[in-house]
Amino acid sequence: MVVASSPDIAREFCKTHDRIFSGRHLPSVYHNLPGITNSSIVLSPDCSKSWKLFRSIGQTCVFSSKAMESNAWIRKEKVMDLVNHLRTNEGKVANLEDMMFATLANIISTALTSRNLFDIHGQENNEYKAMMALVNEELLIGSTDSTTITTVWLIVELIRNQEMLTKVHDEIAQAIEGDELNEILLSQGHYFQACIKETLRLHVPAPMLVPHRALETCKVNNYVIPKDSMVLVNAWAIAQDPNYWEDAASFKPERFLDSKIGYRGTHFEYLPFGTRLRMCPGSAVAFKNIQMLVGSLLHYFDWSLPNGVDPTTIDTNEKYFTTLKKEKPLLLIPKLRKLNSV
Ligand code: HEM
Repeated sequence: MVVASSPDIAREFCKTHDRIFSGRHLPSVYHNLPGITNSSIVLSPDCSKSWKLFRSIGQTCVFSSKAMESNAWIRKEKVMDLVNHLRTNEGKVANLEDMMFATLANIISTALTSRNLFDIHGQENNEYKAMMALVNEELLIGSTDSTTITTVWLIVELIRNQEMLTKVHDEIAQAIEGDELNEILLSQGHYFQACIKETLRLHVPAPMLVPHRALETCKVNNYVIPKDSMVLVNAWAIAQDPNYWEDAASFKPERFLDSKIGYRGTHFEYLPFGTRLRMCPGSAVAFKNIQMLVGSLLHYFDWSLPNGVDPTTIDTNEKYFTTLKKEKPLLLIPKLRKLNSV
């Protein structure tokens, strides 16, 4: 096993030798299950024909800007389902993590399944069949899990930093059109965007990305990496590297305000979604979903901790098991905010 723990070494594996290290290292249980690995993007052992097909179907239905635009109504509807549920349960303790997970899973599953199974001539829609295969663990559970982790930490960081929360509220207020949150206007809120990026830096949901595999023997920095080695990119250590990040252990969204560093994997000091060939194809979807979901929860409600606990003392312990999440569930009490139009 090889671990890349600095931006320079990550660049060697993921850029200089991108193709060679684009294999997926799978737990042995999958080795005799070609049916599963051939109908998956994330579990595909290499960048095979079926991997390309699934990525392009995902691109058409979910990941592309066009798909995200046409799925905007789904985001709005599912988020408002949650807002309305919380409205009727105002003042009661809510397990926000579970509710956000359900909402995000509903957004993805509806985006994937709200299509015709047959075309008008009675032919089976093969693209749909292939897409149904995608409605499996990776798109529903895997992707929803990482997105939920980020929404949880974003809310935690904001409710314990009143000044930052006020800035985000101000930006959200600028994105209200009629009595609704407009997601195009919301995406123009630089501070809120910076908060999401900083959350993904300080709380990298997949600290080691997903294990890669060497497709052939290769020399990297004078070390011979044998074929089939497992290669991990320690995105967590990279995001904490003091050579690149000042006061790395603190939540400081301001660091992203005048920075060119984006989340698309072009800056090797910041790789929450990986980079290059096996990079997460859902990064933009995740960003949009987080923005809409957390933006709405902050716009419609004030949040407090049960038993009057001071938000600055909220528990921030983490637990690691392939993903890094908040150890204890996020339990908060919603109180409707006084809004002119609600
Ligand atoms: C904050 C949310 C998310 C984070 C942090 C995240 C992160 C990641 C990471 C680190 C990888 C592995 C990259 C590598 O192997 O180098 C990955 C792969 C993947 N992600 Fe995401 N992801 C998120 C949300 C999503 C969403 C919303 C979707 C789908 C709508 C998605 C779909 C996928 C797929 C299909 C792969 C496999 C790519 C491949 O193996 O070619 N992810 N993600």
